[in-house]
Amino acid sequence: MSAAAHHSPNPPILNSFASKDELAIHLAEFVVKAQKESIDKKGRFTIAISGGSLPNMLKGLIPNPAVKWDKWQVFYVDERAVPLDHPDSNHHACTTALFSKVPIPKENIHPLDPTLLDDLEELSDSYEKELIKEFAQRDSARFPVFDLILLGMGPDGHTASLFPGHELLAEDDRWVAYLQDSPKPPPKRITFTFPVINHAARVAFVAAGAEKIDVLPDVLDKPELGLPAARVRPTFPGQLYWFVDDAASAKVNLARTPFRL
Ligand SMILES: O=C1O[C@H](COP(=O)(O)O)[C@@H](O)[C@H](O)[C@H]1O
Repeated sequence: MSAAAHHSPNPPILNSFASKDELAIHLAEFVVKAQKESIDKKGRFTIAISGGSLPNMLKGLIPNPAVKWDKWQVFYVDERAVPLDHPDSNHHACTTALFSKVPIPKENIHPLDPTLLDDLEELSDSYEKELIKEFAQRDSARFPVFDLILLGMGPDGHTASLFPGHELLAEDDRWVAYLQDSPKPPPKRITFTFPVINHAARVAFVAAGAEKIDVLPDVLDKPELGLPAARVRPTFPGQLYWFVDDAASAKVNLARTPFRL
């Protein structure tokens, strides 16, 4: 095998489930397994979570005694520049759907600094510093290596707050960037950049519902279109997973993988 082939990204693993409920059950099993492997290896689990429809898909973690909440360090893949209790806040969505229902220590959750909402540059810089505190002293890598990043995907193919045609698609230096022109409201946001997403050990997309049916083949079967979600290709040996339901994957040609842990 050539050196280039050796370093190619692993092919994505596509899991498609009959219903959103089934997806949620298996997603929880997957997260718990990733958590166990990470804690066994290093005593902690670093996870970054998206907003939108994703927090509600994590309900399978709530009754699960295998989750070691005190070992989790939780960051947000992207966040809207709004107060932490605002209905548009991804932190608010995750708190409502999950964190208010489980015994996770408050200090293990890393929301944006709400005192900096009027200065997006400061806001993204401070979130980058929050990541540096967690990762830089432990890992000498150029970018943080999350144990797991959970992503969503909009019907336009955006992921995190990385939108089709946006200049942030080319950001290759910053860990956290900001935008004030998000085509999806609210316009002001901060977001992980592709290098951070693509350095994770595992990245899992969660996309369910018929509103994703047309974009999913564009991402999975025609990556050359360059939609933001198709630019997620974790650096070897990182692994990309897709957790979708059959309503979303009906038009996809890429082979499904039978779900296994
Ligand atoms: O605006 C956002 O949208 C994406 C996708 O949301 P979904 O509701 O279609 O799942 C989400 O992943 C991201 O975190 C959020 O800020």
